[in-house]
Amino acid sequence: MGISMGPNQYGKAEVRIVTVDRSTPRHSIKDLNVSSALRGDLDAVHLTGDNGNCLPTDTQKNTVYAFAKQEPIGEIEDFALRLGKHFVSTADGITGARILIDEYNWQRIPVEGTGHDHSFSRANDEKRTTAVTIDGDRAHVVSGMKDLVVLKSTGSEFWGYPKDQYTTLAETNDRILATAVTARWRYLSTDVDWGKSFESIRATMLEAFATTHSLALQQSLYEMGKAALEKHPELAEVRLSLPNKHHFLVDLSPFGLENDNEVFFAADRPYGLIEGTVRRDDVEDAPMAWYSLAEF
Ligand SMILES: O=c1[nH]c(=O)c2[nH]c(=O)[nH]c2[nH]1
Repeated sequence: MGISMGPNQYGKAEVRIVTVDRSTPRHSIKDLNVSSALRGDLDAVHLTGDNGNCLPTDTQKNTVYAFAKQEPIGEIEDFALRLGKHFVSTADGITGARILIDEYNWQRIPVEGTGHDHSFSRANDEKRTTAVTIDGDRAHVVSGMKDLVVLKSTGSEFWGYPKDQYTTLAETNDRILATAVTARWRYLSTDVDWGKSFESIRATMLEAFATTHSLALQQSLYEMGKAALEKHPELAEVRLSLPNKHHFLVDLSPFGLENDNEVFFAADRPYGLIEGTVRRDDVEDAPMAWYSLAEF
């Protein structure tokens, strides 16, 4: 029975880096979580511990810091592309790289109506994300967002589902629909205005969430992905992961009170988890694995 080394990658996970642009008194900051992973001719390090092709993860971390100093970070996609291309060109035997970046959402603190020059607040948990894959001389970009929490106080129903001996859920034609949107979209090329594309896709998906009269969170998922694809020819597909943040009607009858869809208990777990891909029929499947090996 033969045994061999299967797919592998290695790198530095979660390099937390904050940069301050001090070129004017009106500072701007970037707050990122960067993970790199390299692939290539790495059989020897696994089979015999020969580190000849193994660019240390410590060097990968240092490269993130040095690159941040040498040139403005810019859009996370551009920073990830620069890093990935560098790793593939700097070390013999490294032929591929995967750079993941999450960007935290800082905003200026308003003071007397305008944003302060050097004071910021982190508005919420929302993150902008990118996953860049370098495969030889090809580059692929999958960007997205994580943990964008949204809620509709009406315009959501759920009924008509199969019932068996374990069903207790009551059908409803008016419920709260809430979720934390995690979305990833795959670009067809790297010739993209990343910031503009991100803002528009985000706004488009939010608008679809708001305006879809939802008969199921699954339907909202599809409408959100479809709206993004219709408006953005630069996208091949959109993947969404939507936890159903259940809001249960509180029984106020013990107190002789009616509850006309006004008082809810917000449960944090368990939650439904609705996930899916919305794609264009006329494009090929992703030419690379989308995520780190640990995901999916
Ligand atoms: O939008 C929903 N989709 C489901 O699949 C589901 N299942 C459930 O219990 N509630 C809901 N809501």
